[in-house]
Amino acid sequence: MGYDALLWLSFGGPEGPDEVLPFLENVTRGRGVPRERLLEVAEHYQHFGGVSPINRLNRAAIAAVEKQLVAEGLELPVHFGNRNWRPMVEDTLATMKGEGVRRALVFPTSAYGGYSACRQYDEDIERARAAVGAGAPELVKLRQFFDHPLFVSAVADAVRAAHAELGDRPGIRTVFTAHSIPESADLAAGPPAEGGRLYSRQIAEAARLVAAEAGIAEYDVVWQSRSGPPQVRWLEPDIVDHLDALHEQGVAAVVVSPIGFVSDHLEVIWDLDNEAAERAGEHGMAFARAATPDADPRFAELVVELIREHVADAPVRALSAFPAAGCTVNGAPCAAGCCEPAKRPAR
Ligand SMILES: CC1=C(CCC(=O)O)c2cc3nc(cc4[nH]c(cc5[nH]c(cc1n2)c(C)c5CCC(=O)O)c(CCC(=O)O)c4C)C(CCC(=O)O)=C3C
Ligand SMILES: [Fe+2]
Repeated sequence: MGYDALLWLSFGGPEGPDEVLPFLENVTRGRGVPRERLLEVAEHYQHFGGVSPINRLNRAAIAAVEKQLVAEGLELPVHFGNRNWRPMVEDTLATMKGEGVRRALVFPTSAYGGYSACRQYDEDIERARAAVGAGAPELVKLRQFFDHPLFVSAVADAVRAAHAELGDRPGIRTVFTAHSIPESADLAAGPPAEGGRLYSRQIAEAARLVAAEAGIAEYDVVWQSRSGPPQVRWLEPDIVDHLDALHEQGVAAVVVSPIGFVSDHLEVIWDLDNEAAERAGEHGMAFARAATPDADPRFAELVVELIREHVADAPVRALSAFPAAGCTVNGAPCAAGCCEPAKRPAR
């Protein structure tokens, strides 16, 4: 079939207290993130013993995908590598080369375009291949899947379940969240011919599709986990401020769906299950957080279907007319000038 492995490429997270600061330094290297923000975020991690759930969740999702591959008769060993923490993708790729892998597909754990969600994974691929040097496996990245019917229906069922948790009463507001990014990064997101803002437009489109499937008429799209110096504009409103606004409007119950993420990693459990839930509590609002899709059987089916687009000519399923970019070879950008890294403000 032309491919001899799958590389599962993710963000990475610390797995012990001593790993927190070195991890954060990797994440923010060369970015305009102030030291105070770094120390504040370090505290969030230390609150959980310095362990992010992200690696464990990735390993569990990989196990489900391995089962699904077997069930569909595809023989494709899966390797796990990260951008920011062990197992680092450079080391994983060296192992793959050592095992004789010549050509591998890459599944990045993000459904969207944009610098952090798409282009930076291309840079990871390029960096890992450069580190491995001659004979590095050829790496073909799988496409963005924010509008894939399996992704949309898994998130929609999670939203329905969260509504049920609140007793399916009238007047529940559904709020979708995604990681905020600088305005400048959103403007630069996507192939230049698409006019920019591909990240926020894809998030909005995914939210629209999920709301339609879950039968929800009224919903909002907001942002979470902003960093960077305060004078730099990021996508707004923030989820916590938005809860204040909803309270002012008399909304008494909210369901929050972190549609921008595939798993319950630390930014989800800290910023939503802690901070947002607490603010909702202060306002006396009922609050339920919808699950992320990684543990849903449809997520493993989705990954294997994306693989089958390459190895078995599976039809390319998508619910929107948005461009399905993200599929490139050896870390090439989706198009010339696609998701150019934003100019970083001086610290
Ligand atoms: C769009 C996007 C996604 C979604 C796409 C995808 O999933 O890939 C995402 C995912 C994640 N972000 C994560 C964690 C962090 N992100 C940070 C910083 C930043 N994220 C950004 C954007 C995104 N981030 C940006 C523009 C920055 C500013 C610095 C920079 O320009 O790069 C920082 C630094 C401290 C801070 O500033 O908060 C941390 C610790 C974790 C892992 C959590 C865990 O450990 O469980 C995950 C999955
Ligand atoms: Fe891109």
